[in-house]
Amino acid sequence: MAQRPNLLSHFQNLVVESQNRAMAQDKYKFVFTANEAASEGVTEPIRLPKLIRKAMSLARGPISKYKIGAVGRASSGRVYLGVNVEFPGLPLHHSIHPEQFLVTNLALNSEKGLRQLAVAISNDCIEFGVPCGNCRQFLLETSNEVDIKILLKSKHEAEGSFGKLKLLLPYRFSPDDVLPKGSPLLLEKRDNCLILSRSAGEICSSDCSHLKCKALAAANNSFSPYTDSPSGVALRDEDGILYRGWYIESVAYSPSLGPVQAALVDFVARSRGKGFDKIVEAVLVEKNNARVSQEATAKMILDTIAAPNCDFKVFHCDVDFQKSILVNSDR
Ligand SMILES: O=c1ccn([C@H]2C[C@H](O)[C@@H](CO)O2)c(=O)[nH]1
Ligand SMILES: [Zn+2]
Repeated sequence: MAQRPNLLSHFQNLVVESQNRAMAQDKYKFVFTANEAASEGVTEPIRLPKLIRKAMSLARGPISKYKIGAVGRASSGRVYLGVNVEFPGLPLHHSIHPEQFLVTNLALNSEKGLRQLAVAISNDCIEFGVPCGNCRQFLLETSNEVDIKILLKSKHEAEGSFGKLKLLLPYRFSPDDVLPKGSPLLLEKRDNCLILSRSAGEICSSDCSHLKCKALAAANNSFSPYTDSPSGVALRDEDGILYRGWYIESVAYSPSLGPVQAALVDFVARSRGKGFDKIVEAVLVEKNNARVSQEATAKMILDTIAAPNCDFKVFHCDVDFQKSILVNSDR
């Protein structure tokens, strides 16, 4: 008989432990299926704020101490979180805003469009806001930007309402002003038809875990229609987990997001709270003599934030013209 309470409490401890583990796993979640979002209270777009506290808790703002979160619903019905990310030791323009984070994560997850977006800052209470000018401009690059709706909600309103992005940026310099009609925009399928240059050594044909192959695959998704300088970055952390991201350009140039930042979006979204100093290996793939080269900036960022002995390599790529003719004739 004396054993029983012990057994019971042992069992209870196991249950509590596994519940805690599940909660800890949830804590770092950046992507929710429609069902998962509904179980968090996001049963319809106007309820996106139900996930805003979670988003803000994941912010990485060691310089400003600001915790800014974004919650967005993609056209697939999945719900994504975005956060502000700051890098101590680096110039401030390398920081990532939550809306940029969110759109980059949509691209990394092959989403086709953003539908609704809520943004908030945590002061004493939660205050909903709207994307800054830079992010409004960045959002214009997505293929369905005319469908994007932003939550407009003052402190005194219980629910608020959605307003179109066009309402926030009525006089715009948009991709349509520069790109030929029908050019694929951000979040549309792309293949830059890049292959590693001969100097990059052995090239794998199947899916492998070489960082250079991951970075090449990333560069093939890169959105660089204004300068034709696609690039991709792959990272490895000390536990061997890989992350990748690609350069995303803006027609207004300065809102563009570099390939290291894009890979860091993947890192923040999937590393379960690890610090950037856990990154031990990095590869950048870009064109030789690219009009916009990322090499010096990538090295500078990684030298500042990654593990002190982080190995950084650059491989060059070229366009596979035969493939490019095939891909473009399909369009
Ligand atoms: O509209 C804004 C203004 C600021 N920030 C972030 C950037 C930085 O991390 C911190 C301080 O500006 O807040 C945003 O995300 N959106
Ligand atoms: Zn912004």
